[in-house]
Amino acid sequence: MIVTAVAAERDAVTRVAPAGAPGDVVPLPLPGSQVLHRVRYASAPGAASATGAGDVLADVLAAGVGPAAASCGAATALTAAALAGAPYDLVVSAGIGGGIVRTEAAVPSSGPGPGPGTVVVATAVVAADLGAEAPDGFRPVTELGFGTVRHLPPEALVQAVAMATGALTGEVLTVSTVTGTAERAAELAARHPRAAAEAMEGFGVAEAAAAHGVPVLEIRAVSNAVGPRDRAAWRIPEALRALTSAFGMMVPALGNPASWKTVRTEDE
Ligand SMILES: O=C(O)c1cccc(C(=O)CC[C@H]2O[C@@H](n3cnc4c(=O)[nH]cnc43)[C@H](O)[C@@H]2O)c1
Repeated sequence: MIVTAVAAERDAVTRVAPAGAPGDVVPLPLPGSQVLHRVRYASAPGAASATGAGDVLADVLAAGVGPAAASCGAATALTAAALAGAPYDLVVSAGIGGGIVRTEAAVPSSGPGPGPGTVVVATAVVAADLGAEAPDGFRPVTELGFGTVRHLPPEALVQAVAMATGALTGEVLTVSTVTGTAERAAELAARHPRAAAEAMEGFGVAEAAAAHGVPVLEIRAVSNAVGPRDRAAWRIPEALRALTSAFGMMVPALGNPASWKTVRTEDE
């Protein structure tokens, strides 16, 4: 299953499947008001196989903006699939995101730093603002004795997808408020030296996936730089094109679900 925030992101990831034929997107209503879009990704880029062997079926959901909407949508779809006797093998949080521009923050597989159109695959899905403010700084919920603030996608899968797509790898932060000042950007970067991108849904999707014992992956195509707010500078069409291209390349790299099974979580 693939969870995006908005319909434009959902359509960007379904555009390549199968071979771009929109009529092959099957709508599947979930309990409540949301609708999954079921698509079949060809096993080789641009080539729909005659038999369908090796193709990957995916349900894609535009669940809304922010971690709560993402978690709610993902959990509903995961539960519906489990009750139907067809649980998902993998949950992917996908969409556009802000790039944290700092060269040591990410390990490039190829290409430049996380500028517009760069794709980032998360090595960790991190809740960056889940905690408490204190006079001496921010404390994550884990320091308060609660829950987790990190989910770790299967490492082999992260590397395989990054290789196949030419993406950067790095931590992806989940925030409820888009960073809009240089001060906040610097604070987040200092707290998360391995962060490559920021978005608003990954941790919510990862919490739902973990509750169902399903591995998670997060993929973000950079639309803007994290820093002082300048919405006019967001390169959304370029980011959506990069997302489409990444999904076209990553599906053959997914390999055998048996190799994804390790669900690791780690406290900060
Ligand atoms: O207006 C449009 O056409 C359009 C098309 C696709 C997506 C959008 C959004 O506004 C999506 C919001 C979504 O983007 C993520 N995002 C992007 N940049 C950042 C950022 O710097 N910090 C945090 N989140 C970011 C986020 O996941 C939102 O859900 C519009």
